[in-house]
Amino acid sequence: MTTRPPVACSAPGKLLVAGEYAVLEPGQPSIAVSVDRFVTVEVAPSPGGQVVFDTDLLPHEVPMLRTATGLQANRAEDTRHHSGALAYLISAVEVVDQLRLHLGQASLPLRLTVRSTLHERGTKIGLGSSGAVTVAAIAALADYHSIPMSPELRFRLALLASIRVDPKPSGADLAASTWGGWVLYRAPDRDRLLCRLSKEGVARTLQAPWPRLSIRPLPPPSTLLLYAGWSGIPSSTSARIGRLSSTAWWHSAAHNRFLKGSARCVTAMAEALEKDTPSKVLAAIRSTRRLLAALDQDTGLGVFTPQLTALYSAAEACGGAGKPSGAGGGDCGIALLPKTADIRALHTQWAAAGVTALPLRVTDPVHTEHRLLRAGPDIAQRGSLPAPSSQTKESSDDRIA
Ligand SMILES: Nc1ncnc2c1ncn2[C@@H]1O[C@H](COP(=O)(O)OP(=O)(O)O)[C@@H](O)[C@H]1O
Ligand SMILES: C[C@@](O)(CCOP(=O)(O)OP(=O)(O)O)CC(=O)O
Repeated sequence: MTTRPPVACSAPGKLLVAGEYAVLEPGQPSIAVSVDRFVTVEVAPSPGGQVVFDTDLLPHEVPMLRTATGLQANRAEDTRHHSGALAYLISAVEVVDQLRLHLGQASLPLRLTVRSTLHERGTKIGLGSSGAVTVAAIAALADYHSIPMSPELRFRLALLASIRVDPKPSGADLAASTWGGWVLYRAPDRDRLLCRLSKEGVARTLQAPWPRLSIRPLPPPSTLLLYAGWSGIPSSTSARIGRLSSTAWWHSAAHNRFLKGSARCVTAMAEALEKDTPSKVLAAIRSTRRLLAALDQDTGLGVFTPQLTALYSAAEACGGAGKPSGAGGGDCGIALLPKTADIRALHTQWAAAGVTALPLRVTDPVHTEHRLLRAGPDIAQRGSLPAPSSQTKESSDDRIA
């Protein structure tokens, strides 16, 4: 049996700067950034011929067997991990297995070891751990099987693995974790992808057009710094999206107005970043926050908690702007402040309101790329899997990096 040297890949967590909830709609813009907390996945040979998972989310290893329908736990008590702690890892192994079969490669016994710094004292903080673990696992598995991939193919594979677990999330976290830095992201239609995936399989779905998907790197602001604060309360994004999509608001004209307003804020922010106009970046953060507050009022979703309100008020008092990052209701928020601002004052006000300042920095795109994968020829050059068609140009200036 072939054994290969272990491969380890890391992917960063993310914060959502603008466009949350609206980005769930295919083609709606959002801005996300990657941060310097990582999930690392090591793929190594497994002596027993099985697929063994060792993650810091579980106190013990979980061995699984490959079957015709996918991975199956050896022990009955481990089956619950399929929809819990191991859901994204299992899905990543299964989609890479399908691709490997398409490429005519034999199956390899695997051991996946996962270590993460995206939790705070064991609690989820909303830095996109599911996205980072999926991106890191796909990168490590592809590398281990010597399937070289462009960032776009890696992203696509990670999104397929992710929607098999839950098609609701937009994939903005996967885009930030894959490209790193500041990223302007528009999602494809995940329900359609899931449908195609079940009919046509991984390889064909990877190569098909993915309308509305668009990813574009943005320059960081040169005179503003991004800070993150943790509300101390974990929040389930999936549950919140589920609640929102079952409200009357979701099917109303107000939803359409929200989408238009959000697109205006995100576009204004992207333009302000590209022109490096800090006052306009801050103004766009404030407009995004007001839009979220209106959504909260219209739907009773509970986006703004007392901690998240205090977080942005302190940012304003210190000469910047702030907002919740992502779905809200807990997790974390962001503040953008001029480099000259008094950060100690911000942290003092946050501490008084029960907000924990997270010592994070935005990672830059090159750093992420180096951590993720060694350079190699695109999988398309191997002749067996053409590059994805370049339908992703929504407008003349949108492109996949
Ligand atoms: N260290 C890890 N090892 C394995 N899976 C992980 C790890 N961290 C996160 N995950 C996966 O992501 C899920 C959490 O996703 P989610 O609740 O959306 O949190 P987040 O907001 O951080 O993405 C976990 O149940 C697990 O399936
Ligand atoms: C609501 C959203 O648009 C943004 C959610 O961002 P979060 O940061 O809340 O996500 P998690 O990483 O799962 O905590 C949903 C989405 O885009 O999928």
